[in-house]
Amino acid sequence: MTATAVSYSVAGADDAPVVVLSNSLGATRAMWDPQVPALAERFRVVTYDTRGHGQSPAPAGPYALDDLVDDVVALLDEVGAERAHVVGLSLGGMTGMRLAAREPHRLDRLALLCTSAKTDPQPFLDRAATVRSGGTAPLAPAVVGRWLTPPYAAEHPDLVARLEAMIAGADDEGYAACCEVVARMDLRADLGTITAPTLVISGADDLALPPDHQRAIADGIAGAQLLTVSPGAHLANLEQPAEVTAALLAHLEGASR
Ligand SMILES: O=C(O)CC1=CCC(=O)O1
Repeated sequence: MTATAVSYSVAGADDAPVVVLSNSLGATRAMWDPQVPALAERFRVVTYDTRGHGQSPAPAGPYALDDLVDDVVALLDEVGAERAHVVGLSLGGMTGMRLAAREPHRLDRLALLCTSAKTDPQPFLDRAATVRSGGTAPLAPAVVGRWLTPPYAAEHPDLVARLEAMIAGADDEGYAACCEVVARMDLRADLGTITAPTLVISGADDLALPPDHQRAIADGIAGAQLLTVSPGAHLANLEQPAEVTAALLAHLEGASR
């Protein structure tokens, strides 16, 4: 399949090293809003909406994880970046891992947040079927219920509303096809081939992809560093913006703890 030209934004100096931020299932590039200003002081920050999400096209499915990687490679070409750092959360992390294994010459450093190398497929296949019959909006409250810890969500009702709107705004078929990507992907054999310096971040309270998924990734990638933030659920970058941003900066600047 040909790559999809995704919708993207750029922040930071034109001559700075490029970092690409890849969103989770159901989110848009706006999920990185807490990180972009600080990263843009040091990097040329490229955020994009994964196909089927936000302002990106939703080509007819099925999609494979390699299609999402093709989209990132085309995005790198589009912004004129021979190489880049890649930061991905959940589905974005899966895309990052596959890119690292398949296109190592395009990648400098890798940061993987709240992601997995292998999930239980059935819940994602069930979710794809649910979305195809009823759309994304009805499942938004339950998904956002796993993105933030309950106390944080209770204190941030405007954020909860914005996140639910993001999910409701995803293309139904695009979202369903991305659910099937998550269900079908198996990156366990790729982990040992990844040579990019890698930081893995877990949310201690992540019920969607609990910390044992990230421990398995960190154990599988030679030299990977593992950081667990607490409290923090699936979108740990939103709940712990200062700690996550500082860890990303340290890692991408080559001074990972
Ligand atoms: O949407 C969820 O429940 C969790 C998730 C899996 C892959 C992803 O991007 O989010």
